[in-house]
Amino acid sequence: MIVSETVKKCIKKDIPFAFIRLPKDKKIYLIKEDKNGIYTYSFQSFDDSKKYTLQFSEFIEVKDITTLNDLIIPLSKNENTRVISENEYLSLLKKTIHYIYQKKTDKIVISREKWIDKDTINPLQSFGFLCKRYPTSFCHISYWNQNEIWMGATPEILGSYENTLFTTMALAGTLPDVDSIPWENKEIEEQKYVTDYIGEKIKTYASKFTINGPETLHLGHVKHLITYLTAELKNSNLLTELITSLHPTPAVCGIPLEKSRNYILSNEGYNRGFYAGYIGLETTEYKKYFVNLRCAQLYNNGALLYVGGGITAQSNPKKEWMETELKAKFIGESL
Ligand SMILES: C=C(O[C@H]1C=CC=C(C(=O)O)[C@@H]1O)C(=O)O
Repeated sequence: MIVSETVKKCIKKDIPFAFIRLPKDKKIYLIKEDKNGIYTYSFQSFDDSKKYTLQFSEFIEVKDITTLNDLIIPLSKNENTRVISENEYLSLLKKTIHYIYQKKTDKIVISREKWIDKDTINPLQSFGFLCKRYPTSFCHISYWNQNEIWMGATPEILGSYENTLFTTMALAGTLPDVDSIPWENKEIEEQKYVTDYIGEKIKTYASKFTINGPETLHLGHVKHLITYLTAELKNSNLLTELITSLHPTPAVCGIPLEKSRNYILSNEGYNRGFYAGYIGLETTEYKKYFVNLRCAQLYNNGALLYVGGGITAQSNPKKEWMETELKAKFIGESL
């Protein structure tokens, strides 16, 4: 009761709120803006030009999300639903592979928007589906204002800090999640770039540094290679600097960083906004940051999904297109 009343009030006054579920946790919480709160929940855009922050004072537990299926979250209309076509995307991928061949970069992550027409979206029902389907992901539905409602189930942690221990992961390389398709050089190399890059960054800020992996992370539609990195921070004040220096990792941008970022911003042809940016959850006990992947913006005429993949000299454009189609199923199937 308290949950639905709180949400209704927030919607009426256009106050930001979010439903969140941490990885490997069963509990779903509602958090809502309270200017006196000392905890924060935030979205930072890919290009660092935009940030939304919600201060909150409590985690309101949602015992059974299905009881909220009738709670209406009003969605606005997306008037601009034109997105890149398959052929246009294949051309962009070919151009990118050519650019990489000229030895200007090792890897660039290319992405696109995918529009799904649907006028019957029930955000909380979809969020409930994501929480069940992806127990190891960070699932959220984040209401920033009537025109910006994001939903996602991201498997990627940018950084987590608790009891002086900093943990992160190098997540990259994607294949359909079936045993008969083995990891090949392309994925192994693509993921190693990320591990090496993150490892080097952490070393500057930490001691007692350990690396475990890579191993396979199974997510149903796709599997990824994942390496876990753990370290003691030299000083807790360094956390913000470390997170800022880690973003964007080569899992969402590329190597070398600046060339890849410039290439993305001038060639992708759309604004990533908060996709491939990061979501922060900061409390007095811990601070966690998630890369905003497998996400979408919700509207009353459909959903705008964001999907991408790492391109290297060994990439096959058609396979890369198929990979983004598979990634689109994360959100697509929940609608
Ligand atoms: C950029 C995305 O995924 C990243 C995370 C895991 C695997 C990836 C890959 O195989 O390309 C990407 O680096 C996305 O899901 O939109």
